[in-house]
Amino acid sequence: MRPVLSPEEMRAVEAAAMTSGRVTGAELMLRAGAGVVAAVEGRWSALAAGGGRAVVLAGRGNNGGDGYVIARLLREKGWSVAIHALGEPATKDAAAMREDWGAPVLELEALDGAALDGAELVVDALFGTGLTRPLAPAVSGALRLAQEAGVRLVAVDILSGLSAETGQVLSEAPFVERPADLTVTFQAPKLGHVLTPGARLTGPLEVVDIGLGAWLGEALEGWQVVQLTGPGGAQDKVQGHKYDHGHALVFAGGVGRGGAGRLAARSALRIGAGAVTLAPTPGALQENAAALDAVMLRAVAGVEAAEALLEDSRLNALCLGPGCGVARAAEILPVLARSGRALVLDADALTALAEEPARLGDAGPRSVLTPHPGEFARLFPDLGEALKAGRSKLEVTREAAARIGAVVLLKGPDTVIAAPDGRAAINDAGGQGAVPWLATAGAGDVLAGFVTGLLARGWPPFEAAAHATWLHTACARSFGPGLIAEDLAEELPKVLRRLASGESA
Ligand SMILES: NC(=O)C1=CN([C@@H]2O[C@H](COP(=O)(O)OP(=O)(O)OC[C@H]3O[C@@H](n4cnc5c(N)ncnc54)[C@H](OP(=O)(O)O)[C@@H]3O)[C@@H](O)[C@H]2O)[C@@H](O)CC1
Ligand SMILES: [K+]
Repeated sequence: MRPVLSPEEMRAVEAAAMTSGRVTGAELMLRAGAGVVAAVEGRWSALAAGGGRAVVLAGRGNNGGDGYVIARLLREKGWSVAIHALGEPATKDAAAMREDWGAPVLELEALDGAALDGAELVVDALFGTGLTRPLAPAVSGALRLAQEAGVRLVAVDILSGLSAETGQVLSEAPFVERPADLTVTFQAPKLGHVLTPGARLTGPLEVVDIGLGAWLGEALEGWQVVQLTGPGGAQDKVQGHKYDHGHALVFAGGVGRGGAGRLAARSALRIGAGAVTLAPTPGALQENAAALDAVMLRAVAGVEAAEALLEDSRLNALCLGPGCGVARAAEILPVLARSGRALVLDADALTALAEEPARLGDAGPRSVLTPHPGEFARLFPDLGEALKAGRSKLEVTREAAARIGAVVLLKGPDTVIAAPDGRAAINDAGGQGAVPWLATAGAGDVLAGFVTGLLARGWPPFEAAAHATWLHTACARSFGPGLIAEDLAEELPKVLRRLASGESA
């Protein structure tokens, strides 16, 4: 896990550093600019020799200030550099860097095909974390021109036009659809780099240390958002009896509707639950028996049978929803909510909950809800609307979690997992490590099973949801194209083995 910062948090870190008197804004800007040049040379070794042509697009704020530093450093390395600026620098530090550049600066409007002809590099230093409103067409037009000219586009801090807060595009005119060829950010990734569509448009992301590490922790006392980067220890299992690793109970539906529940059950077993029982309707017992071996079976007709089954105190994590049918989920949910067990609610159980929120009782603190955006909008209509209108996915998921008092896992290429206390994790699978083949029938049932399995192993809801999500993506990445839901859980042993031996997933 690594911290992901909002623009406001980044400003707080910067302010703490400057207040300490140990570093100035100008020094940070020089480090930022030098970091970008080093990152460019590191990525394209042929450019390190210098001597090429570069175009720097500079805004009026400190992002533009970084641009002036980059222009000067490239010139010192023998590059021929033209700067096209939005206007005179509006901050003290940027003005100082403009001064150090000491040569003429062209207007942004003067950027045309001829200006880009033969260039090897375009540096986008128009807007960074200070972007607060949509780009004017002249600005997005300049970026589009650079991309259409096929020149390498390097974004300083974040591609101009992306909100560092939400990852949404802020642009009056249609925005470039191609990712930057490189984005170089400072000290830590920002939310706009990991939330979609920002994650995709960011392209390869380099994080440059500009010496603010000492102030990260101090300024971010309340900081609570992380990007998931690993399995959180799921690959390690301590020695013990099977029931030391918990017993998961997955409810399934009726005749001909068992597939989703079976996928979830098998996934819970694969991720390390000591035992897993699947509970279909009595009529569907036979067909499930024909399809299962290690997963045990118990028929559950309705409320009474569910209550009787839950007298077995070893059953410690429950999953309701996949393939269950809304009526059955609605009937059984209150029993499970009263049972005191950890609970995963997916699919039909979410619809049943949307119909009647009181069905969750006081089980919130033990529960994980795993909606896709449609289910999310049914559960929280106003938040679903806000999401569609461009509000931050992180913020709406957090608000939903706080409202319902449970962990909410909102699926997507940028899955956000939020706890009622404000903690949140983002699983960025929309950018460089994208796994488009994960959008396949049944993948959600597997995720529900993974979460249930970790809950059975005794993991707290937030950690179980977050790391199950990371592993789910890791399995899809490991398997690759052609993936179907059945493959996910079967890929997990390979992924866990690699992680246990210290390799990457
Ligand atoms: N934090 C750090 O530690 C470090 C930060 N550094 C660098 O500073 C960058 C942040 O700089 P920044 O705060 O000056 O903001 P920036 O993005 O340059 O925008 C400038 C101004 O533009 C305005 N504006 C907004 N939207 C607009 C629009 N659509 N069209 C027109 N104008 C618009 C808005 O002002 P407003 O008009 O709202 O008053 C905004 O303030 C950061 O990304 C990084 O590159 C590094 O140097 C090293 C250390
Ligand atoms: K930028």
